[in-house]
Amino acid sequence: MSKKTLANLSASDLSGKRALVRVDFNVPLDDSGNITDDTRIRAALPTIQDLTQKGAKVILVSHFGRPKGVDDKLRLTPVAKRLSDLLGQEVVKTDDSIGDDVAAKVGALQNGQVLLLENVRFYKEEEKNDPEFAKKLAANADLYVNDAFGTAHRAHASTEGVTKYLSPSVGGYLIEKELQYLQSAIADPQRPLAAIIGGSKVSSKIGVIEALLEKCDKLIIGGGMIFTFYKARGLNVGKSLVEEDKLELAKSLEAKAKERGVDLLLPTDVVVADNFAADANSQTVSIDNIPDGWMGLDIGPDSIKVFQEALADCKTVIWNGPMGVFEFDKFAAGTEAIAHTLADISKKGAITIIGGGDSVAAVEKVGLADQMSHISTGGGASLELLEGKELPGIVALDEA
Ligand SMILES: Nc1ncnc2c1ncn2[C@@H]1O[C@H](COP(=O)(O)OP(=O)(O)OP(=O)(O)O)[C@@H](O)[C@H]1O
Ligand SMILES: O=C(O)[C@H](O)COP(=O)(O)O
Repeated sequence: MSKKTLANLSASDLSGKRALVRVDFNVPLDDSGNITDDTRIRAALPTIQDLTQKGAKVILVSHFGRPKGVDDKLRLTPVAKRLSDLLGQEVVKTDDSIGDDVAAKVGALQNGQVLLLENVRFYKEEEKNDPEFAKKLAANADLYVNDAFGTAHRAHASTEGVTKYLSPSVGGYLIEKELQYLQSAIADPQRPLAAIIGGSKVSSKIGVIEALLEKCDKLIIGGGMIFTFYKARGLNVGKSLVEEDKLELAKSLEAKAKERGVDLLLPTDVVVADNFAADANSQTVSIDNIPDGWMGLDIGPDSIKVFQEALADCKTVIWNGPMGVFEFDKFAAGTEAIAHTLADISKKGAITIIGGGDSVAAVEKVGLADQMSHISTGGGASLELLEGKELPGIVALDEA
């Protein structure tokens, strides 16, 4: 990236220095408060370990959920425990993110020690990007590292405001890797480049489809949004999800693909259900044969074959959004088949990028996560990046 990164800082820049490190430890918890997926914590380890090895005093700051004021259920205590297990060293945890107690605990840190501040969103000033609050966060540190890719699309005090008070302000290794895949690999791709876009609604993916249409050779569309395209073509879609106010948009996206010579592939058959339920009755029909009263919940076997053939020669593939209602096993086959196809082409050297959100959950569910080139830790942030938007948490960093 054109921004300064941690790789640009040597041990002499870091030894004995207090580094404020923004991480995204917004991880899912079960009803008993146990962490169900620690991917985001693991993803921050290279940055944390590089800093500790170079003798920095590491002060981690993260949000957790969307609290309105202090909320005991959204304290970062379980995260500190998991991080400590992963690092194999004690992580000092504070009960606040600013103030005298924090200053005392930071003051007591030895080189190479790690401290985790309490959930920064307990202060409303965080999301307001309040300059006084940013100044207080910065007061305990000498330099700033942003490695919170999942929150880089937010202009908050700990992601953006704080850079005005700390120098240098650099990106961490996770941010660097996310940009390498979600930006560089697509800006200058090894071709053919395919984009696979799924999920429920076309309205939430307009920006990303339009941006990718400018770059890709093949655009594969699945998920609930296909029915808006079909209805726009005049097909009967039964009770399937349709956005009536996006019919013209669907037509214009198809026209744009044609104009740009992009091969736009929609499913040829679908699995329809008699209601939206895991145990619904189902049947596979061609797309011009959807019965009244039934709804499409997955792509069919013929579509899977067509998509697999289209992907076979691709050198770069970016995937965002499931092909069907993969949360129900009966309607997960399309999404799982795409995950397997990407794992196969990955083995043959293709770059496969999973752009956040539910497709990440789908790839993890089938145990293929480690076979992809890159799995983004950002949902909203990865979509905004793919749409070509600038992320405030990255814009604010020092130029390289
Ligand atoms: N045919 C369909 N009908 C209705 N819902 C569908 C259909 N296909 C997929 N979905 C639903 O779409 C949802 C995912 O859509 P969304 O647009 O949120 O995707 P995403 O971008 O991967 O996720 P996120 O919003 O977390 O980034 C899933 O919960 C899935 O069940
Ligand atoms: O989970 C996420 O997408 C990030 O942590 C950002 O969280 P937010 O949408 O609450 O800002």
